[in-house]
Amino acid sequence: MQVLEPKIQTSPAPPVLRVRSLSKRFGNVSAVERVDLEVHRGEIFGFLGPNGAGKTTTLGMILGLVRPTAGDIEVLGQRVGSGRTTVLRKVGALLGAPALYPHLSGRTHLELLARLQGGVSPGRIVEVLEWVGLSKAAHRLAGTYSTGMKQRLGIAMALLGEPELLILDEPTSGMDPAGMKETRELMKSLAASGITLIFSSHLLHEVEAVCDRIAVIHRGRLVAQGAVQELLSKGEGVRVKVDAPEEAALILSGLARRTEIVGDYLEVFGLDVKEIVRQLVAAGFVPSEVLPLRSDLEELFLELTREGEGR
Ligand SMILES: Nc1ncnc2c1ncn2[C@@H]1O[C@H](COP(=O)(O)OP(=O)(O)OP(=O)(O)O)[C@@H](O)[C@H]1O
Repeated sequence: MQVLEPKIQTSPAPPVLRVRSLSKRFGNVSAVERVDLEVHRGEIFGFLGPNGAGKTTTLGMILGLVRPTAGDIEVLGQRVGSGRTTVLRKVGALLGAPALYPHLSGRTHLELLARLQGGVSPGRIVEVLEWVGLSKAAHRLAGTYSTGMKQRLGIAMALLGEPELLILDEPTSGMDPAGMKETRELMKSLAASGITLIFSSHLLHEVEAVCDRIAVIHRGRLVAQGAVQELLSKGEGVRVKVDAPEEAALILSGLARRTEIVGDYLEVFGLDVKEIVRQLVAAGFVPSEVLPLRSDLEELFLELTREGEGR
């Protein structure tokens, strides 16, 4: 006799954030146009776009600070924007530079905020200070902090309520390279502890360094979304200058995934650069130039930022 096992229906956890067809108009300006986003638990999600692309407006709508013209937002499975949105208590955020009192210490900022928020254990203050690397500087006045330290205090304040999702708008803005690196390391350690992170940036290399997935926004519209490696690896190849590119292409045709002649150049995809050079030289073609080709994402982003410069 066949025994039928009862099927246990386990519905997958809802995404931490789901945004559908989100739009915002300010008078005649269409700041955000039908943007869709999906962010999963434990991810570091980068929101990339040149200045004025619509990043801050989108993050503001997610946080219930800006009223959308149209569209739906769900945070941890609950709709944002309809009545009291208790789910936003599980979201920590830092938009822009933190508003600090220069004559109060880092610790006092956290103590005052803890009193305002309520329900924060004294141990939590020690914990968040430790996390952001401000334990030793906790008693110093915030006015004496560097830009990076101020930002880290802002992040500590956003972490006080034990958020499941942390949203940071341009967290490395105005920092020197060392501060940027520290902030990136902090974001990685927060994600490793289970917090989902969304942050915006106008720097491709920054999102590339820390994100699992990214969305690229330009003039209010989403132009790309996906896993960073997927977006970066598309079109990965090498451009080689040789005297007879058509003949050189024949040498590599069985080895490379694809070859293409572009003007005087031969573009080779899916073959290691050393192997390309080795094969060409062995066949008597000595390349006078060998250049890595930019990924589609880099091309796209350079195009967007070049356009952005003129705005
Ligand atoms: N309150 C507002 N009133 C009118 N227009 C606005 C308002 N807020 C934003 N905008 C416009 O909406 C567009 C998107 O701005 P937003 O600040 O969201 O972009 P961003 O990608 O965050 O850029 P940045 O990195 O420069 O902050 C811009 O054209 C901006 O001028």
